[in-house]
Amino acid sequence: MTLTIDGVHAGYGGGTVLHGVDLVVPEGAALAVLGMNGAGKTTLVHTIAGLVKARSGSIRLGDAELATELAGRPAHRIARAGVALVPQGRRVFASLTVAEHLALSRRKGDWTVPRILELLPRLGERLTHKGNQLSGGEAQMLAIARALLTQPRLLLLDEPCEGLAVDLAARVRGVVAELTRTGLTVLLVEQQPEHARAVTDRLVHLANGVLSANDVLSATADDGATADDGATAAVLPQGQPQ
Ligand SMILES: Nc1ncnc2c1ncn2[C@@H]1O[C@H](COP(=O)(O)OP(=O)(O)OP(=O)(O)O)[C@@H](O)[C@H]1O
Repeated sequence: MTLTIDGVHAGYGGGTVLHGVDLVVPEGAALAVLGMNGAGKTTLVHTIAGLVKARSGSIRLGDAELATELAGRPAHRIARAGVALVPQGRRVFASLTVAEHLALSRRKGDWTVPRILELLPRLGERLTHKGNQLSGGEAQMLAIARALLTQPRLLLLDEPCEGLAVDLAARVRGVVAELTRTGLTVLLVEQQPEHARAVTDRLVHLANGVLSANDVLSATADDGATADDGATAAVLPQGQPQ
């Protein structure tokens, strides 16, 4: 489902972190939001998921007049509308087994446990292991599995490769890239442009709570890749400086 964000402001207490974010992720596309520590990436995905309240602006899921307004709804209703978050740091339960995590997250739909285990076979070998017995990569796979079992229409991933060894990070990127080919709409938050590029060529940059495509385009040109990224233009709504 298409995600359309218009003029979203959000923050904590007296401080504002997101200063009027506009963004479109077309149905079935993957978009990566890049940014340094503290840029507001987590705040953005938490605002979409309803964990941080949007102070103004609109966050719509779906197409045109059929879209559902998410801003202002509580997190559980946003989840029910089809938004799943794979949080930074995984957040799996230490005392629950992999099988228990999967059973707790499961809702009826296309993503069944056998399909998940086909995508993430390592989890199948760890079904009786508890959360605190998993490696970082296994815990990340479990966090992704849990999100998929809620049958999302929009998947939010907050730095899924953070803290993983190079080979595990590559495996996680491969899984996310595979997910983008299933037609799921994906919003990925990343610090490392090369991690993001392994998944999608739609990249935007968040700095001090403001989104732009400019930095990414010039960074892309600098490292020799093509800067002719029509996809980037497509994700920033008309009127956004390019
Ligand atoms: N719960 C909170 N209460 C107050 N301020 C917060 C809270 N969470 C984040 N912030 C502040 O909001 C700003 C943006 O933080 P956020 O976590 O969204 O950035 P980020 O881009 O995800 O960074 P990182 O890559 O380090 O996770 C930072 O200045 C941070 O200190």
